[in-house]
Amino acid sequence: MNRIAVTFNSGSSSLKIGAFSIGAGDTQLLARGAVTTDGQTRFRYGAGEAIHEINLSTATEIDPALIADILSRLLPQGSQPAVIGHRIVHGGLRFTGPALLDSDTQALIEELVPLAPLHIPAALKVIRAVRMTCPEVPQTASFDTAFHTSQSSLATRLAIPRAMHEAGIRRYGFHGISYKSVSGKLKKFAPDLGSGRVVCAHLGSGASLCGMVDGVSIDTSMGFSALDGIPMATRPGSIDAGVLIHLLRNEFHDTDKLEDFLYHKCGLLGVSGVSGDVRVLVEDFHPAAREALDLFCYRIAGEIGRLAVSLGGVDAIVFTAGIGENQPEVRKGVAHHLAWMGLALGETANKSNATIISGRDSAIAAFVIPTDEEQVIADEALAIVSRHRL
Ligand SMILES: Nc1ncnc2c1ncn2[C@@H]1O[C@H](COP(=O)(O)OP(=O)(O)O)[C@@H](O)[C@H]1O
Ligand SMILES: CC(=O)OP(=O)(O)O
Ligand SMILES: [Mg+2]
Repeated sequence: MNRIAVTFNSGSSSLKIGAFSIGAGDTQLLARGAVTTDGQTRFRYGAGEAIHEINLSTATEIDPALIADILSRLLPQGSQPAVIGHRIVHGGLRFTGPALLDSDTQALIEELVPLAPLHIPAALKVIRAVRMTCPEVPQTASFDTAFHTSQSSLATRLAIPRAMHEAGIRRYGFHGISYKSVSGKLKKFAPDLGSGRVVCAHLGSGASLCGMVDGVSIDTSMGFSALDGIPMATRPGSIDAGVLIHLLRNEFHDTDKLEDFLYHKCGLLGVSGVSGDVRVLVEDFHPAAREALDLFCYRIAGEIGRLAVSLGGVDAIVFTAGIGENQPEVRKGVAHHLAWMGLALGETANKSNATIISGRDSAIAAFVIPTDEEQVIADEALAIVSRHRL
């Protein structure tokens, strides 16, 4: 029987799952699934034409029953995965690559919860539920931050006292699993550009940009936490520290309330007053919805300008993740602010989410490349179990 790797990607708006057959040194996709919650918790899964969607009875809780249900739907009857790999958003200073999830690793990850309070607890819930469901299956961790450990101290340093940097208060960067996936795909599709100066915009519920040279991370928009950088569905992105002092002193009087505000009430949702979901905003004619989208595009373009400085120019821009792959209006809005750089999108290509979306006369190439975080997590899981001979 096939040996199978299963992946869990705990994001801010979904839990994405992958099942891969393990070959000699690589993994091949068998099926994907995603648990999403918009009032009702749904599990959508399958491969090719055979996509199923069910409403889960277990409400929003990730528990062993839910994990067992998910595994039974994704795997051939009676089989168990050979390994289960997880996305962990923050690896702190400790994790510079994927790791086997033993009790020591898990304890170190638990210590990182304050650095990613929205994401790590969700991933830990899945890890614990998996351990209760199939305790003998090895689990591995792939870290979003690991991809950015190539960055210089100029890119990672905050302008605060040195001792704080040494203690770990510094810029880390996130969505590294996605950037690894997209830069690998670009190198295969367009090797010359893939080895050049590339800015990738990962635009999902959480969103960031990364400047790479030859697929190596040079600089990125997110820093110490997943709150930094561009506005997101419900997070503000970079915000004047004076605003935080003002809000803490005069509005919230409590760091937990301020944290909840910054992770859940700001960004596209806060500005529009309507929704944090771009699919809703593009259909809404309320001026505040328009303004939220305009601000999103303006800030993304501004970050591309900053990353152009970090890279000494830009050869290609790549859009990825839920919004980047599916929203022509956002890509058009970003390109509008970058016309001075010589970026010109082809209207038809952009509207149809084509792979190459730059026009013939564009000075900069532009692409839409779907991210495949699950494939990266599966490949890293396989590498770890091979290294540990499990
Ligand atoms: N088919 C689609 N068309 C337009 N926008 C989409 C589509 N799918 C997802 N999105 C947007 O992408 C966001 C989720 O992106 P995703 O990368 O899946 O996020 P995450 O991994 O953080 O859960 C949604 O909030 C929505 O705004
Ligand atoms: C780091 C981060 O923001 O992740 P996500 O996009 O899954 O929310
Ligand atoms: Mg994601």
